[in-house]
Amino acid sequence: MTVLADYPQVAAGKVRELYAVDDDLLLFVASDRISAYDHVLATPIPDKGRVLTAMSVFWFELLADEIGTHLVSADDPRIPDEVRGRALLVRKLRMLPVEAVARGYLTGSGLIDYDRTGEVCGVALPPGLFESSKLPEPIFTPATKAAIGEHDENVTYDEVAALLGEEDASRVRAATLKIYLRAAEHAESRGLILADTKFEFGVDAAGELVLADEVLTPDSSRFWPLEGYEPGRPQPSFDKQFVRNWLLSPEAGWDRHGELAPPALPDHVVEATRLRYIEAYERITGRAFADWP
Ligand SMILES: N#Cc1c(N)ncnc1-c1cnn(Cc2cccc(F)c2)c1
Repeated sequence: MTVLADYPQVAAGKVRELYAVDDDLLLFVASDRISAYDHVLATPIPDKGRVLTAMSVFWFELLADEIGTHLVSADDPRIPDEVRGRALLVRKLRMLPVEAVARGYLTGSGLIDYDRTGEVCGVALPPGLFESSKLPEPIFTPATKAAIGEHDENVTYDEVAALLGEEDASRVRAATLKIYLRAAEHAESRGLILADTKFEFGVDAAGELVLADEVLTPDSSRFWPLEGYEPGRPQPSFDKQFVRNWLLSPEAGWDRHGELAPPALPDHVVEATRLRYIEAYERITGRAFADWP
């Protein structure tokens, strides 16, 4: 029987880890950790890792007719029982060092760049847009991965071309926008706005562009409820709003701009958030989470 300790860890993020299974395969593990306001919270959300893994699998399957993916299996004897359901066996790729972001709406760092320059990542936008505006069409707004604890840096397409070469930059942009459109259309049909999302791509031994990492999860994307959408103000995060609201409430007694780590979450916030993740999965996929894996 394999245990996770059998596999050397090759990477660790705030809420996920990557292990080497053999020369060609990796184990992508999602934890129950949740981050908010750039902090990894002390309180895990039970089932978060399993829900987000199930969500990635759904999207990999839906997008398989658009692009190859690194997914090998979610149910394989090489996946240790202790992480089954929140771990994916994936094929090892030559990863492209760019965060491939698509935006259909203006918010976050894109809004900051737009307010300052009228552009996002060198893409000029019409005047008069504001918080949560829907963009005339989705845009490719890449970023370079920042060091741990830093924010990714928005870069222009030309900078991506200088980094990857013109061919890879061009096919990353095309794939990013094509997949975003397909996913946004599906999400909207389920009553959710996919405001933006971040993909990571690799290249396989045959030179094919392959969709990697996690895809279209609430950790890599901004999902907003379609009902109540109103440009001109920040939209509620479909999955993290209960956590954000509580952390900023007098009850939490926490200063998001201070030096202190956020306090532990109360049980009712944990459970409400767990249920939101499950609701997001079931709305997007039409599948019962109880059936996973
Ligand atoms: N996915 C994927 C992947 C692949 N299929 N082949 C080769 N490398 C990667 C790979 C390397 N780093 N990351 C980011 C990452 C993911 C998960 C946890 C972390 F800590 C960090 C992805």
